[in-house]
Amino acid sequence: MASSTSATQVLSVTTTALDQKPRTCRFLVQPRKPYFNLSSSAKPFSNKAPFSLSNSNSFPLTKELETNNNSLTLREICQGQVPDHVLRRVEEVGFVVPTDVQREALPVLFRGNDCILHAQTGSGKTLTYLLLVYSVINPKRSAVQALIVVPTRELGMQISKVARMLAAKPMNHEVEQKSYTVMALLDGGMLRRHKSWLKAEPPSIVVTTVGSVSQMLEKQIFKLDSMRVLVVDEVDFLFSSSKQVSSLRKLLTLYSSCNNRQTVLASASIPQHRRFLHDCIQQKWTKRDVVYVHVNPIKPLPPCLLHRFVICGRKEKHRLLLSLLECDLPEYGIIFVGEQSEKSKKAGKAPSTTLLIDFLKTSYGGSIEILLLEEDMNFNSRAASLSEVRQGGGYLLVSTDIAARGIDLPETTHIYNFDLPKTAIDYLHRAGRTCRKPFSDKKCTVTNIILSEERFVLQRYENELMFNCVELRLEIQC
Ligand SMILES: Nc1ncnc2c1ncn2[C@@H]1O[C@H](COP(=O)(O)OP(=O)(O)OP(=O)(O)O)[C@@H](O)[C@H]1O
Repeated sequence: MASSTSATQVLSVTTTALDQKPRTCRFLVQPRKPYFNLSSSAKPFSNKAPFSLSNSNSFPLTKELETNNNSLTLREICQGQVPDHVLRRVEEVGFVVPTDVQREALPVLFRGNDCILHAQTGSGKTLTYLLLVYSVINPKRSAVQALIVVPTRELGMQISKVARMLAAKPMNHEVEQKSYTVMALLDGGMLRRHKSWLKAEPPSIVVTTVGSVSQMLEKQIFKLDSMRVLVVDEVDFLFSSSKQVSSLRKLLTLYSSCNNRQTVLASASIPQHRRFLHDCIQQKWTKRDVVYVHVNPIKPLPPCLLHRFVICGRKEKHRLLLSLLECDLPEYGIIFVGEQSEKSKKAGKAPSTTLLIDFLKTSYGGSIEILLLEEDMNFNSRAASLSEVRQGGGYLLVSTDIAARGIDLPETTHIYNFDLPKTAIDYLHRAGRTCRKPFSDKKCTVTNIILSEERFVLQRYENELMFNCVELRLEIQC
């Protein structure tokens, strides 16, 4: 049961889980003054580049973006660039009106500019760069013409699926069309089989992880010469990953010597973007005419998100989460848990994910589907978890940050940060697993379960990402 007063909202729930003693938890939602004024000059990310681009460069770094195409449909923006059968597929799956990033970036991309795509989570960056890919590749050429680099196998599978879906024959399509082939060359895949495939009949599009593509390049199984487009998705994540950064740099440098190249670097977060842009040009990872498309810079998070927090003691976290779940009754929710530390692994302790999932399964007694996704699972179990989640019918997914980047589960309405993310950027990507229906204003929530000493950390995230978090005060009545 939930009720509200004008100043303070009260959420109540009666729970009988675990100890079987009925108890009522009341969450008092306390409005608080925002920490900042959106109209102030506050910027989402630090711009502390050690130089100013306009002073130190003569490069034409930014271009006037088209402003007169506000009422155009996706078809009108793509007409004459993207093959008609792809546009028909785009419409068949329901993409008719462009999102902001599509409206702003597609004309720039179709002109052949390199592009840094910086737009909110769930804003449709994938379709943006895939439409570019379909505008430049030629299915009659037997060569890899587009490479899409991603940080995880899961994201790679998802993007391959969208790329294949767009390449499929539209309904009632009479003209015989040579089809585009899409290869998912991902960690944990059958590299030997991919090797033969790449040699015998190169696919037009390869979606890959950095490690897998580096192996293929080292063994000279395929070359970059024939490639028209290189997309790096979640580019800031890859640059901050100690395991992947050097291979990514090598790939970008190798591609920089190719003729007829176009590079797209995408993410919902590009910290210190001026410096990043400068580095890209200096290192020749992009051409000098690169355009930085930054959509909605004053709102780094989706506006239909409601942020809440509850303070509790370390030992109360499990029970508190259960009370919140029983109060919210989320049909589709993700619970983010911090990764187990090396120290805890060495001590032979069970990871928090396992403890939490066991607790929830016992509490719910099998009445709802609770799934797990974490790095330590093998690739098949990870794929099985995600495909079960995608089958619909409601889920609670307990996950580490592996699900925080790029994963598109559009039905998700509730995020619970059982452990606070380590950085504001991690917060942004976790929160961005909700609000993924571009034209819906359905409210979604992010709830942070924090210890009192973590309050200032959350406040820092609020300031950095310009959102306001309301406190839920818990009253347990036995
Ligand atoms: N023009 C459109 N109309 C309706 N839905 C769209 C449109 N473009 C994309 N979408 C949908 O929006 C959702 C989010 O898109 P996408 O996964 O590309 O987001 P993103 O910008 O890459 O987010 P993230 O930064 O989290 O990876 C997807 O479910 C996609 O199908």
